[in-house]
Amino acid sequence: MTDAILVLEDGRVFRGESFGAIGETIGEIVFSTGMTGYQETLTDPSYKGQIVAMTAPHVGNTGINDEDFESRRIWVDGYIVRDPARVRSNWRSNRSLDDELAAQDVVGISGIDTRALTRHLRERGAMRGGISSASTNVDALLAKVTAAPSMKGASFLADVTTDETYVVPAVGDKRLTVAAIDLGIKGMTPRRMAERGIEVHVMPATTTYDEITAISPDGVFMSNGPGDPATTDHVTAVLKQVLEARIPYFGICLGNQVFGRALDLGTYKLVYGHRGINQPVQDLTTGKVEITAHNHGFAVDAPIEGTFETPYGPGRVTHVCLNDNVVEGLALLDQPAFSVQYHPEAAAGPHDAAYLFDRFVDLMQVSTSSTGGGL
Ligand SMILES: NC(=O)CC[C@H](N)C(=O)O
Repeated sequence: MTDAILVLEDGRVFRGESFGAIGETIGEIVFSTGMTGYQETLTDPSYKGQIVAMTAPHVGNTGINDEDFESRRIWVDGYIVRDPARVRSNWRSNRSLDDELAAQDVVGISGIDTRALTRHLRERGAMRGGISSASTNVDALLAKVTAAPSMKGASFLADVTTDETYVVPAVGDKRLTVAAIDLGIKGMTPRRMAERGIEVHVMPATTTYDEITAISPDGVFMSNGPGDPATTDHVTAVLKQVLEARIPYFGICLGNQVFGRALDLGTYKLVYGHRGINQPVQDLTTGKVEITAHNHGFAVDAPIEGTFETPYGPGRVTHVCLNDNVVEGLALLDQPAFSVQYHPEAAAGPHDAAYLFDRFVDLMQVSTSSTGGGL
C-alpha cells in the first residue's frame, strides 16, 4: 500500500493509503450514506465529475459481480473509504473492489476518517478536492484543485449518453412504447419499464423532437444524469415540444430538473446534496411517506404549497424530502406529465417508490383514450 492524500479546496487535508489505482484525481467531493449498493453507486453515470466518500465504514465486503453494474463502467472520478474489506464474501462475487477500481483506473483512498470528512462537508458544503497516491505534495495538489472547474455550470452529457438508440424489449406482451432520453441512464430504469410491458427506446441526449415522434411513442422519459441542470438547454427545448404536443412525460432526477426548467422554474445547487438509500420523502398526493434512494446535488425551486402557473397550465409540487423540504416531485394538473427527483428504480435501495412506474403506465393508457391529467 502506498501513502495517499486527500486535499479539499478549503485547505483541509486527510492522509490515508492508496485504494484502487495509483495516481491523482480531482472532482467534487460528496458523500453517500448508502449502507449497501456500492457497486451500483460506482457505476451510476450521475456521479461523473464527483469523488464519492462512503459514510458506511466497511466497503467492499461482497466484492464485485458481473450482474449489478448500472452501466458499462465505473463513473465516479475517485473513491473515499474508511476501512476496505480485507476478505470479500458473496456467492456472486467475481473479484475484489480494490482490483476492480485498479482495473478501471479509478483512484481511491482508504483509511480516511469519513465521519470527520462528512461533518466537514455538511457544514461547509460539497467542494472540489483531489486525491493523490502518486505524490504526497499537498501544496501542488491544492493548486490543481483550486484551478479545477466547479460543478456549477458543468455538463457531462456527451460523456455518458449512448451513441446510438437501442431497444429494451417489453417483458411479455408489449403494451406501450416509450422514448427514453439517456442523460446518463441507469440500467435498472428501462428494466423497470420493460417489466410493465413497455418497449423502451433508449435514445441519445442529442435526439431531436422529430426523431422522438418518428417512433410514435406513447410516452417520453428523461433519465438521471450528471452535471448542472442549468446546462441542459437542448433537452429542455425538446421537452417543451413534447409538452406542447401533450405527449405523456415521466422524468427521474436530472429528468425532473429538466421538467422544472421546461415549466419555467429555476434550479439551484444544494449545500451538500442528497445521496444514499434512506431518504424520507412524502407523496403530497397520498400523504404517504416513502424511504427512497437519492443522488442529487441540485434541486428545482418551486412553491411547495398550492399550484403555480406554467406555460402548460397549472403545476404543483407532488413530493418533498422530509429532512429539508427540498422539492422531490413535480406534476402538471391538466396534462399527463410528472417527475421525481429521487430514484424509484432504486438500484440499490428500498422499493417503496416503484409505484411511480405504474403511474406512468396509467397516464399513458389514460391518454391514449383522452387527454386529461392524471395525478
Ligand atoms: N442523479 C441525477 O440525475 C442528478 C442530477 C444532477 N446532476 C444533480 O446532481 O442534481
